[in-house]
Amino acid sequence: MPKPRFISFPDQKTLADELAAHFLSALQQDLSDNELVHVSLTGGTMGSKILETAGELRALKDIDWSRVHFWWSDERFVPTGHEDRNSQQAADALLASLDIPAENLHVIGASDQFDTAEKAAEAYRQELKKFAPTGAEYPTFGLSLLGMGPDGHIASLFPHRPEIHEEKAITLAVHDSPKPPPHRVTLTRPVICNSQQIWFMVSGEDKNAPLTRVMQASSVKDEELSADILTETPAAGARGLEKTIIWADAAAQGNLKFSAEAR
Ligand SMILES: O=C1O[C@H](COP(=O)(O)O)[C@@H](O)[C@H](O)[C@H]1O
Repeated sequence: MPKPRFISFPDQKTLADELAAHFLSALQQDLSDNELVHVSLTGGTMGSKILETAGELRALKDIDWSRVHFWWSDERFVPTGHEDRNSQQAADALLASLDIPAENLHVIGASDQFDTAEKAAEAYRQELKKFAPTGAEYPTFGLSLLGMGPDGHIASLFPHRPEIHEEKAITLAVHDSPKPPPHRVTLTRPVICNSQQIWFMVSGEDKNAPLTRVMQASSVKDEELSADILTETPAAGARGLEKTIIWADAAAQGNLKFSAEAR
């Protein structure tokens, strides 16, 4: 896997505008090469912002949404329709307005549908399996959008917890999450990393500390990413098969030096 690249933008709006446009053109490109495209979405501030911004672009109408499948790298285990649900935020920001078949939205089960987060995690695992290539357990995502918490978490893989080190399970239930709500379901790191491209959307001063650690870890080869690095900064462990791009605004970048690079 190639090492992550870092690209900066002057402010959050420019980041959202450019990333939303890149998101739609990456989808177009993927659809011209593949019959179906699997996209993994995230929650959090930028997760919704990008989708909302994409919703205003004309290129939206050029996409054949019937060939796009949306998944989530994590979900908050609260009732259907709850404002904390990542899938609800994505629906409000964009998905509800798209002409996309309901069966293309692979929403992680809610607390009014399953007694426990473990059962929702198992149902999600089975859903992933249905869309996996022969012999595999889950699909390859063309693109995974990821946010990063101020503590360096991605999806519901939090620092100093066992979940980030999980190598076998495909989905996990998470309890006592350090960030509310406490009960969640998450993909594990190997599944997240099974993405052609991973894009991090990083905005705000509070992301400077984890971004610094992700940058420090970016020179470490995949096979040398230590348990210490992962436990301190789970985001450092998310690397795509073809590309990992960290798109950050100036507030998140702070004094970090990114090499000048064309977008
Ligand atoms: O709880 C979560 O947080 C992260 C990041 O959120 P942000 O608001 O700090 O950008 C998000 O990526 C994840 O999917 C979500 O469940």
